[in-house]
Amino acid sequence: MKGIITALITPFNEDGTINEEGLREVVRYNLDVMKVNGLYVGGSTSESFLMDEESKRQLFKIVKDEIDVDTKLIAQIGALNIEEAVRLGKEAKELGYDALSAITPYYYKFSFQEIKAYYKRLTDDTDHPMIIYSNPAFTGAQFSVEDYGELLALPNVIGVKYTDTDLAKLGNLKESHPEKVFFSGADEMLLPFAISGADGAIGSTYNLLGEDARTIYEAVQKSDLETARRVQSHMNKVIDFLLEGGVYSSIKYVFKQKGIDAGYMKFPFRELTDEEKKNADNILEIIEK
Ligand SMILES: CC(=O)N[C@@H]([C@@H](O)[C@H](O)[C@H](O)CO)[C@@H](O)CC(=O)C(=O)O
Repeated sequence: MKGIITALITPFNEDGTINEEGLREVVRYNLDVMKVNGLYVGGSTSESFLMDEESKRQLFKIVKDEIDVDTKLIAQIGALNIEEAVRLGKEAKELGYDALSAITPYYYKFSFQEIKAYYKRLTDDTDHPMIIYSNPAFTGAQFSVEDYGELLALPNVIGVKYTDTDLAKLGNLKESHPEKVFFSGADEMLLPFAISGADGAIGSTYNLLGEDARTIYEAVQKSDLETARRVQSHMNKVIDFLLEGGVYSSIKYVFKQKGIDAGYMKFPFRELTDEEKKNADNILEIIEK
């Protein structure tokens, strides 16, 4: 499991239910236009931490049903409630998802041993490949190389979605665990991540910039750093604009500009203001440059 994996957005209706038609269009765009190597479903970008269990189940089903090309599917089933996470993990496995992923349990300041016990139970009960979703900035859970080593030693754990900026640690991890996969979680830093040994990247902006991301990743594999630097610089200009109004709502707005109904945000996330929409109008132009 390598390469560029889009963290899929979830189009919602105004009442907070999933906009199925819009979701299918967004999946198609990722498969047919961005041609990414995989989809990461139910992560931060999917706004899944705002969704109830039934909606997450529906999300996994619709995305899987829309897949008709060879692409990797990862279901982010992490939830504070372990029983819910296990139920969703078993169902995603049944649906044919290639791997599961789970955010480190958050809000309460869990010890490392408690976090390890969480993944041990989740991976034992689901018995399916698991990618640890590590996002220290959002969860407060920070791991040493040794801590990561203990998590990676758990049966079924195949790798880490490394949403951290410590590239020295990433390089150290890849060197100590060459058989595991490590994915970049910061799209702005895809180039340095790829150089530091990341096996690929999982990110929100790949919904719109997946082609650029593939160019960067493939250029690094061929040591063509000139191309990689040029394209990363272009990508980051677009990402700066996307971040202005909020990356998820900006992505949905740009999709709408392309004629794809990417729906609403999930409450309490707000929609773009008129001012932010005006700024976002530049994005389409820059993307297509
Ligand atoms: C917090 C967040 O959304 N981070 C994004 C990045 O792709 C991020 O949006 C991007 O680097 C722009 O800052 C991903 O790491 C999140 C992700 O992959 C997910 O949806 O789970």
